[in-house]
Amino acid sequence: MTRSSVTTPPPDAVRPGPLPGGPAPGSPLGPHYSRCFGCGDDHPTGLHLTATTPDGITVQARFVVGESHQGAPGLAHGGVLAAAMDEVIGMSVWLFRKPYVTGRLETDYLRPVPVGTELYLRAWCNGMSGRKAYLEAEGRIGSADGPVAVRAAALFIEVGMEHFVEHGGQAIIDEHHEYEVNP
Ligand SMILES: CCCCC/C=C\C/C=C\C/C=C\C/C=C\CCCC(=O)SCCNC(=O)CCNC(=O)[C@H](O)C(C)(C)COP(=O)(O)OP(=O)(O)OC[C@H]1O[C@@H](n2cnc3c(N)ncnc32)[C@H](O)[C@@H]1OP(=O)(O)O
Repeated sequence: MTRSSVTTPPPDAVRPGPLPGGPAPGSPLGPHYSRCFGCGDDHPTGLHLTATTPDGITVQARFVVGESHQGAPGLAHGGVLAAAMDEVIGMSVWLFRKPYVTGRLETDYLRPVPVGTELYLRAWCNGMSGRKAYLEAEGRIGSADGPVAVRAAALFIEVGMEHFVEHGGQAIIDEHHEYEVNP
């Protein structure tokens, strides 16, 4: 992965372990928001990405590239593939049960991805330091050990839950009763 210093963990970064009470290894991870472009069941043309965690610290996910995900004819749009990387990385940092947003996302495109391809994604955390999380993901064609089509590295920044209410409205809170914004 070609990456900048911004997405490279500093020497003091700590790689997190599984969270006590977090999702059990092997358990499916549901959508974080029903109308999310990446994972929402109610999004008409979204990725409808489905995911599990094999170990409580990484995420494995899949989606099928559809007609509405094209850029060049018959091929996935690069921005859609970046969105898939963003989504699976977001799912992986949520395993640690603190809200984060993407600060920077870097993407390498290695192979074209035709419509109809099942893309197998994996994301993991390389380290955390203060509010910053350094994460990585890859997407493989056709199977979990298929050829790598996309790689990504990201810097995510921890925010308060009020970030989503202040900038996006109440909808996220309605779907996340585990949080109270004004306890
Ligand atoms: C989206 C999820 C919503 C749901 C949340 C609810 C529950 C969660 C449940 C499930 C989640 C599961 C899955 C999620 C799946 C997908 C997630 C997709 C994620 C996204 O798609 S999310 C949308 C795109 N994203 C944004 O919409 C961010 C816009 N942005 C901002 O809102 C601010 O910009 C913010 C908050 C980032 C920082 O603002 P701030 O004022 O809090 O802090 P500040 O600026 O001081 O930055 C602190 C330190 O980070 C460094 N830093 C910041 N940004 C940097 C950058 N770009 N490059 C290099 N360094 C950067 C500074 O340099 C400083 O570093 P230092 O401390 O060393 O000085």
